[in-house]
Amino acid sequence: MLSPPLASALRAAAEAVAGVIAGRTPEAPLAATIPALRPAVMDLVFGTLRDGGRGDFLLGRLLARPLQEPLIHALLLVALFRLEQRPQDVHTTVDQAVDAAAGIRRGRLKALVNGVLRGFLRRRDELLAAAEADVVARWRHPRWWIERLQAEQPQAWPAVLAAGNSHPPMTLRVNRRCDDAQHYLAELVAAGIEAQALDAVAIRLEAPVAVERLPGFAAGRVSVQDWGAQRAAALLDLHEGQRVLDACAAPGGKTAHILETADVELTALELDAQRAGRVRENLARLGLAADVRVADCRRLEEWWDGRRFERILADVPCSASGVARRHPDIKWLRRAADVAQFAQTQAAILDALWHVLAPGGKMLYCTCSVFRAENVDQIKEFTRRHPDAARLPTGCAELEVHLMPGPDHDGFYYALLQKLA
Ligand SMILES: C[S@@+](CC[C@H](N)C(=O)[O-])C[C@H]1O[C@@H](n2cnc3c(N)ncnc32)[C@H](O)[C@@H]1O
Repeated sequence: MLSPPLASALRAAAEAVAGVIAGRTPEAPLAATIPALRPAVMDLVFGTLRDGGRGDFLLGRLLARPLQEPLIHALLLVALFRLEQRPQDVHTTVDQAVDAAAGIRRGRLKALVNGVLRGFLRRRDELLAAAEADVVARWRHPRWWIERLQAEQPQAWPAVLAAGNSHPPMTLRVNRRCDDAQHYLAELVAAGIEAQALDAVAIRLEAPVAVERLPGFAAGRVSVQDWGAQRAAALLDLHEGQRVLDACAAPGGKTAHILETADVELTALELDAQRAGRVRENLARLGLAADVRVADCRRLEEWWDGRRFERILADVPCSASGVARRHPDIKWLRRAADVAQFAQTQAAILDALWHVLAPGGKMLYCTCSVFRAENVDQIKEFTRRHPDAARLPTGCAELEVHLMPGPDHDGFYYALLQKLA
């Protein structure tokens, strides 16, 4: 007999969550989920991961001893999330979670699933109060992440963590070659999509919609891009005819924005061949052209023709701690030691790219991290190593843009460097 959809969704979500706990991203299991079930499964997986830390705390209180069955453990986490998300529907959730457990280990743990979930409902108030008093359960981030932020951002850390647990806004970038935000906004409103212009090209939607509903999306009139990410093109100070390098390009959001901003000669490098394909697809949709190459930007001998660039965007690989609310698996896949590892890679990329920047040229360093080692400290170290690097203002008198995740944008860091002639 076919399982009813909720039990199937709970089971599929449990598999993806168990994968994350074992160190794998949820992309593959989500892509393999049947399309009719995918939105419900994604909602359960993302919600459970966003709530991660709290679910584990609750299970710790509800189970006499740790479970040795990872899939049942994950199923309980997903079901606990749904009990909280849908208080009007608790009996269905319990029944369907028990049904989902019937297909795991020949149903031997059905009674345990039933008992744990009913135990939660009975002791809900007491357990949630205890969770509020536990730092990991309260802030739903790993302990190392919370402690690092507390040390680095003594004032802002609660807001940063709260934003990291929130639902991200959906923001558009209007292709300024065809339109402006005010004009496009009027079309959105006419199409029944509530939105607000943030500047001349950025529009924040009141609620996310499928891109197919956006007027002219397929024709390249608009792209989805966080407002924080939209800072790059303006900071680069682009002029027609410049030779520009986008050194870490995929999926190509900033590549496209650069080309929408000015007629430049753009080389876009990307280490991952599959992801380079996404840059090409995005540019094709927008009717833009760049020399897109699969290459490790650090290995100059493999891709550089000896001609220097007047502008370089170094949107380096990072912990992605500023965008964790879009990919809540990041919170649980990252380890404390990864930050130092990323910082080392970033330093190697910066050093290599400095060689290919023309004297007088500008390099924009960018991360979507909230941690100092990848941002402020990285650039401090870089300027110490390179006396021919001058830091340029990125706003009024500010030498860096440090956006923390909030209602309007994700967490981003920018620093602009000029090579002294
Ligand atoms: C933060 S993402 C870039 C996002 C992109 N700039 C955008 O706005 O859409 C970093 C990218 O750099 C790529 N990457 C990592 N190391 C690289 C390297 N050594 N050379 C070139 N690309 C690299 C990653 O595969 C990833 O796609």
